Amino acid sequence: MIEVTGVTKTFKVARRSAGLGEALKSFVHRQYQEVRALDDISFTIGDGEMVGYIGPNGAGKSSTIKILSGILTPDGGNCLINGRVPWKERVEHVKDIGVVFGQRSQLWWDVPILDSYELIRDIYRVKETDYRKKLEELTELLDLSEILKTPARQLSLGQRMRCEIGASLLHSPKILFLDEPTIGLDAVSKIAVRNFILELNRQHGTTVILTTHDMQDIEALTQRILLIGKGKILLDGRLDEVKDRFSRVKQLTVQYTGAVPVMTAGMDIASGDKPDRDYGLSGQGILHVQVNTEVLKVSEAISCLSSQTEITDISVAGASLDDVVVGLYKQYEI
Ligand SMILES: Nc1ncnc2c1ncn2[C@@H]1O[C@H](COP(=O)(O)OP(=O)(O)OP(=O)(O)O)[C@@H](O)[C@H]1O
Repeated sequence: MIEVTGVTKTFKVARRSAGLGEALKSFVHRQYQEVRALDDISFTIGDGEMVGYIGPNGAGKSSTIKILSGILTPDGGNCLINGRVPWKERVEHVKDIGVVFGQRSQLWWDVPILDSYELIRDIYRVKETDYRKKLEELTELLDLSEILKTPARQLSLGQRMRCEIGASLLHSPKILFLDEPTIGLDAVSKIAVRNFILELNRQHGTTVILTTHDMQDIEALTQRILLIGKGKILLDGRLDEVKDRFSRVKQLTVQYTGAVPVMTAGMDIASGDKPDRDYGLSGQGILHVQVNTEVLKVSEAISCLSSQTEITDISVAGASLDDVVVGLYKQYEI
């Protein structure tokens, strides 16, 4: 069980203007600015849950994971993981958690993966029989047999990521923190990693907290999302409910010749579209129009557009999870 109550973290960051003069001045009189990375965050995650922790860059996701894993001490608030305070009882706490940072490695670069694994076994004091059993299981599920004798630096990103995940699980932790676990992987490797995590949760009931910007990871793995923005938890809810909330929005992709159509109530030009500029030399314009079906039927939106311009092609799509997240960021102004 993970219980986070009113956690706050502020960083002090040195600031100075550009230029040599300013650099010299800053030696004598250094100026600091405070960045509130986490502002009174609270949530509870039950055993065996898989939760997506999402938010834009700089929202506070990594700071939270660092606090949960005991690397960082908060300024205020409390956190209990399986009854322990992570930063106070680190040695016991790390036995309960596994951490995978997609952009950083926990493997020794120049030695075969198996040697790294043996070192990790020593660090966590895993019993020889338990280690052998776990290694066998992970080798099979993560398809490691061909690569265990290769040094990490000679592996492809996808192969290394499978080894990283294996390394984080050698001591059979109850909780797994995954930070961008599929970043940079090809489609096949992404699916392999996702399937493995699903299987891990199903077989061992491992709690998974997934931090990612990849909405397909979120969709494949989690039922619940926590949205963080500017250091605050803005939403904690079921993924399907959040998606339902946005399912009333349909996106029309409209190719047209003639005047740029004017939007009416219930219709909006998708952010990023610049109709005047996109209306090119070909004489064809393309518009992405979002229709709020609670206000306007899709058929009404199409008639409204066709009464103003000549439509040469049109397609209708529901909101993808990426659209939903963009909608959430817009709604919460983050
Ligand atoms: N060690 C640090 N020193 C100073 N400021 C920091 C430090 N770590 C994080 N911050 C600041 O705290 C805020 C939250 O950062 P954090 O890394 O937690 O965000 P994030 O949601 O993980 O972002 P991203 O998606 O880009 O990884 C940012 O404004 C960041 O600049």
